[in-house]
This record gives sequence, structure tokens and C-alpha cells, in this order.
Amino acid sequence: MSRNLPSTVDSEEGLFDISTAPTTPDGSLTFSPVLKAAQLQDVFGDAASTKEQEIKGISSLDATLCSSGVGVKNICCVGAGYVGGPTAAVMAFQNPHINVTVVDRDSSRIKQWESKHPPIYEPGLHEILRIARDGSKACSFYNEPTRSESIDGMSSASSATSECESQCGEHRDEIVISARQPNLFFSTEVSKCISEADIILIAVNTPTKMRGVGAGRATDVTALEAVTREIAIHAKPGAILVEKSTVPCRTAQLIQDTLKAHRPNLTFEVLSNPEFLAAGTAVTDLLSPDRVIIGSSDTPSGRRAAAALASVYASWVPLSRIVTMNIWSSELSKLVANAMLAQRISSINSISAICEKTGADIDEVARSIGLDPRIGNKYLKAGIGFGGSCFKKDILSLVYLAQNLGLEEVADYWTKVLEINEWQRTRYVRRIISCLNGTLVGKKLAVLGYAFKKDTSDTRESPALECIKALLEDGPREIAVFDLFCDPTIIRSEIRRLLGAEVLREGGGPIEIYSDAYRACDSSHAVIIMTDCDEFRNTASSSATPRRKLQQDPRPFQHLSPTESEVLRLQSHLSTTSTPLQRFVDEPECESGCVRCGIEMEKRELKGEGAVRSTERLDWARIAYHLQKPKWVFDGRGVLDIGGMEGLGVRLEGIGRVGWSGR
Ligand SMILES: NC(=O)c1ccc[n+]([C@@H]2O[C@H](COP(=O)([O-])OP(=O)(O)OC[C@H]3O[C@@H](n4cnc5c(N)ncnc54)[C@H](O)[C@@H]3O)[C@@H](O)[C@H]2O)c1
Ligand SMILES: O=c1ccn([C@@H]2O[C@H](COP(=O)(O)OP(=O)(O)O[C@H]3O[C@H](CO)[C@@H](O)[C@H](O)[C@H]3O)[C@@H](O)[C@H]2O)c(=O)[nH]1
Repeated sequence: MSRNLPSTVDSEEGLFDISTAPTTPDGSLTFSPVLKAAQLQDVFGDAASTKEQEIKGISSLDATLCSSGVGVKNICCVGAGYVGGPTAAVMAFQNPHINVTVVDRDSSRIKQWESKHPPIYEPGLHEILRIARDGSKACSFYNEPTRSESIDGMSSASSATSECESQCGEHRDEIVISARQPNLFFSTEVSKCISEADIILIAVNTPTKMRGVGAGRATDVTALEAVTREIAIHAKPGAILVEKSTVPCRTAQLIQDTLKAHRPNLTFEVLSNPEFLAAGTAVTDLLSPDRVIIGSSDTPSGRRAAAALASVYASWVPLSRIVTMNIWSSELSKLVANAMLAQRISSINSISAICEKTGADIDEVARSIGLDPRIGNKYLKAGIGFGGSCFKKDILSLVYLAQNLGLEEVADYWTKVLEINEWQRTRYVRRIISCLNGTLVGKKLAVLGYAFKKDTSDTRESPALECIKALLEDGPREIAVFDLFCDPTIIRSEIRRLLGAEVLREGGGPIEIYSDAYRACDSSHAVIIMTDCDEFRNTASSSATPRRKLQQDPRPFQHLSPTESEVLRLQSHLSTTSTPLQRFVDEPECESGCVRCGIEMEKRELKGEGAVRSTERLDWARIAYHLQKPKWVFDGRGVLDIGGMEGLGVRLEGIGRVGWSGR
């Protein structure tokens, strides 16, 4: 018995960079993910796991309504950034019958998306991209876990007898996955692609305004306005516009006004469909979202437009997780979601200061309050504060909105969330300097972690960078920077652009970037942890630890026509065996002398030298041995166990607990 169906994945390493604009006026320059290649097992395993959370209380779409939008054939996504690229890739992957084209005015970005070096690395993204963008070969497998997986005459063959067959003698169910044609495209022909689309996603950047009215708070909608104008001129009648970008509440009105000005005789529907993916988990978040929010006008044609968009998501998102609402609620929800998450972090960080002075332990406090389901345990990790391209700019946008509405108290409330965040960083830097006898002159500091969080090389609004800037003021001999996921060349060039070439070692300054954590820490007076990477944790053995869950074989599938996500999980599983599913077609070769190929080769070579790579935890005994006495370690992310570190003769200062200096 066999069935045809498209799908899949395999594993591979990726890295890469791309710069985008700072999102707030004093934010860092931004370099995108040159993340490490976390294995697919994590990504697809998590994505497949069932979410227990039920969405209630908001109107849900029913199946009938959704089916009314089945006519969608072409989607155009404007903006090939962190949101546009991955979102379009997943939409195309899950909807082989829809052509999805991502357009951007930045031709170099488009070129990278078309190459084997996408501009953004997110675990699992490259594999999805390859299937949707390049198409795939046919292949097949038996619907049961076997010792030797592939029986496929078309791709990889095996004559292995399954356990089932040898035991019961019955024939096994064979599932055939048919070849897929490419349905994800990248282009710089913005107006042409807009003119062909049934649905147009707007996923351009919306940073904080740098100048003029509202500077430092208001959202800069310049890019959004430009795209809206293009759409107003070129969109075909009946096309549906979707705000994917995070925008101020009532932006849909601005879009409608622009559309009316250019096409007064036509009516377009504008939807709000904010994106909630987080850096480092974008693919998991997209494959298995907690919720998909669709805001529309409360008219029959508004609801029809919402249903059309919902039908695209319904290919892989359960209907119970697709919620519709009025468009202003949807726009505001995005800002509020980020503000509330950030507020929890500032709340716990404010309590961490009390802990440091009283003897309470912030992790114990967080754990105990998090057990109350009314509070929950997420976003309660104290540290040096939140970074990233969104939290700060979105809170600033909320503050500006409140101010414009004459709600000063509301604006003050949310401003405090940002103030606490900065205060937390300042406190950390002061504590470091104070422990080092009030002077950094002549001292070497090792900074572990440069990105804004673990598992990403995105450095936008990175707290590490802000701390480094503050530490520089005190004139250290050396600041040795190491990050697991950011390429040293990229960190160097970002620091050069942001702080000036003279702060780098090559320019006669104190900052040096290392690709090896041990060399960075060697002979340091202090090690300073800036990101919550699992690799920085101390364990009893300090030896290599498997940080990724092994993906279970998902077979047998309930039915013989598995979904794209199911085949993806199977391919992820098989990629660790000797018989991977052979679905990929060859990627386009790069021109000779490709810089990215060179970086990858260098990374592969480094792996062989024993430098700290992504699957290994740091050997803290080794680091401690080579530290200058009195061997200070500052744990800005709560990743170290105090007992273990003190046993190594280290003086540990962590956030939210009494450190060595407080005893
Ligand atoms: N980065 C995230 O994790 C994240 C998550 C959720 C929501 N968001 C929101 O999504 C939006 C996009 O964020 P991002 O991080 O992808 O930004 P980005 O800077 O990475 O990408 C935006 C892209 O839009 C392109 N662009 C700008 N103006 C254009 C125009 N007129 N025509 C064609 N292309 C144009 C830029 O060249 C750029 O490639 C923002 O509103 C952001 O707040 C971001
Ligand atoms: O308990 C915590 C959780 C996070 N952080 C920090 O908070 C920042 C943001 O982390 P995270 O939310 O994981 O990453 P982002 O990529 O910024 O994602 C946020 O911002 C996106 C852009 O709007 C939204 O789509 C996501 O839902 C939202 O989580 C990072 O610096 C983290 O280190 C903490 O300090 N403590």
C-alpha cells in the first residue's frame, strides 16, 4: 500500500550574518544570527510536541469559515528579514499548493536567501528552506520503526527485513513521498510580485524613530509607509494586506488611508497578524505556535479575508489556536505581549537586588512563585536584563501611545520596566568593578557571551555590549570576548562600527575577540558571563554533555499520508542514522572564493582543535586553574552552581544571591 505526499528534512550546519539597523536609538548595531547549528532533533521534536495550552475566550474560526479561503494561490511577503524569511519559508513548506515569494529592496539579502548561505541562521530553517525553495526528490519508507530504514527504489534502497515482517510475516505499509516542485521564491521585483499576490504580508522593519517628533519613543513607520504605497499602486483588486510587522495600534487605519488615496474606487481588506517568534526558536515557534492572532474589520468581507488567511495557517496549525478579533485588539496585543514578558523580567530583576542584600536566593524565589499557576514559571530568570530587537522598542512604542492618549501614569509605569532593565546592567558592572578593588586598570576581563541570549548570534540590543561599553570606561588592560554563536569577524566589525577601531586590539585598544573560550579566559582577573548558554553551566564532570534530545522515530504514523511536519520529524530522526531520507536536491554551488564557504571550512577545522563548540560544556576546573588570583567569576545569567565553583577556589558573584563579597 502506498501513498504519495510531499515533505521533509536533513541535518546540516549553518552560520551566517547580516546586519540590520539598530531598533532603538542607543541600541547596538545589529548583526544577525550566525547561530550555531543546533540539531534538528530539538527543533522538530519540540515543534511536534503537543501544546497543552487551550485558547479560550476569543472568537475562534470554524472549519467552514476557513475553507472559504482556499482560493489563495500566491502570497507575497515584503521584507526578507528575521520575520519575513522564516515565516514565508514555513508557510510555503506547509502549503505546497501556494506559491510564496519573498521580496526585499536589499538585493544582497535576496541573493543570500537564494544561495546555500541564507542570511539568517535559525535551527531547522535551512532544511525547510531547501524543500520549499529547491523542491525535493521522491522517496519512501515503511510505516514502522525498522533497523534499516529506507526501502526506497527511487532514493536509497535497503533490503532489510523489518521486525514486524520477520515476526508476523505480513507485508509492511510503504509510504511514498512524492517529489515537490519549488514553491518558495525570492525576488527584488517588489511591485511585480505585489501585483500578482492574493495575500501580501508586510514584514518590514519598524524601529524606534531616531529623530523629530517622538524621537526615541515613537515607531518609525517609514518602511511600512513606503511598502503600503507600493501596494496601493500595484496590488490587484481584492488582494488582502496583512500586517506582520509590529506596529502601533491603529496602523491599519494609516494603511487604509493610503490605499484610498491611490485607489479610491477599490476596497482592500487589511488584517493584523502579528508574529510572536523568538530568536533561536523561530522554526519551532512557527511550526507549533501557541496562537495565531488575526485581527480584521468586523464586516462580512473583513471576516472573509480573515478566513482566507486562516486557511493558509490551517494547513498545519490546529483551528483552536487560530483566533480572530478586532484589528485594534490584534495590533495592541503584540505590543502588550512583549511589554508583559519584559515586565516579568524587570520584576524579577528588581527582586534580585533585594535578594543580594538579604540572603534570599532569586532562583529559589522564582521557583516558588512560579509554582503558582496564576503566576507561572516562564520569564522569571533573573540576569543582566533583557536585550534583543523587540522588547525595548515595543515598550517605547507603548509608552508613546499612552503619552499621546494623555495617559502619563500608564506611560510612566511601562517606562519603569525599561529603567529597571538598565539599572540592572549598571548594578552588575558596578559590582564587578567594586569587587576588583574599584579599578580595572592593568586587568584582563574575559566576557563569555556577546549575543543577546543563548542559541543565537543576534546581537541587536545586546546587554553584553552595553556592559562592555561601561567596563571600557574604567580602562582595563584587556577585554577578551568569546561567543559560541557569533563569528569573531562579525563581532570585531560590529565593535569597530559601534565603538570605533581604536578600542580593538588591532587598533591599539583593549578589546580582543577569541574563538576559543579557554584562551579568552586564560590569565584573566575575572570571567564575566553575559549569556545563558547551556555550555557555560558547570556540572559535576564538566565533560561533554548531550544538550539535545534525541528525536524519537515518529513511526508508525496513524495514517499512511503523514503531514509535512510528521515527515519532517522522520527525516530529522533518520538524519542521525546510516540511512537518511534522501529528499534534498543539490543546492546551487557558490562561486569560487565564496567568503561564507571559507568561514564554514574554518569552523569545521576549529572543531578539530578542541575549542569549545556547541555540544560541550566549559571545563571550569581548567578555567579556574588559569585565572589570576583571587579568581573572580561574575555570573550574570544564573548558570553556575555556587558550591561547584567555590570548590575550584573561585570567588563567585551571581545575580540575586549574596556573593563572595557579601559574606
Ligand atoms: N526579529 C524578531 O524576532 C521579530 C519577531 C516578531 C516580530 N518582529 C517584527 O517584525 C518586523 C520585521 O522585523 P525583522 O527583525 O524581520 O526586521 P529586519 O530588519 O530583519 O527585516 C526587514 C526587511 O525589510 C526590508 N525592507 C524595508 N523596507 C522595504 C521596502 N520598502 N521594500 C522592500 N523591503 C523593505 C529590509 O531591507 C529588511 O530586509 C518588525 O516590525 C519587528 O518588530 C520581529
Ligand atoms: O526569564 C527570562 C527570559 C528572557 N530573558 C532575556 O530576555 C531577552 C529576550 O528573550 P526572548 O523573549 O527569548 O527573545 P526575543 O527573540 O527577543 O523574543 C521576544 O521578542 C520577539 C519580537 O517581538 C517576540 O516575537 C517574542 O515572542 C518575544 O519572546 C533576552 O535577552 C533574554 O536573555 C531574561 O533575562 N529572563
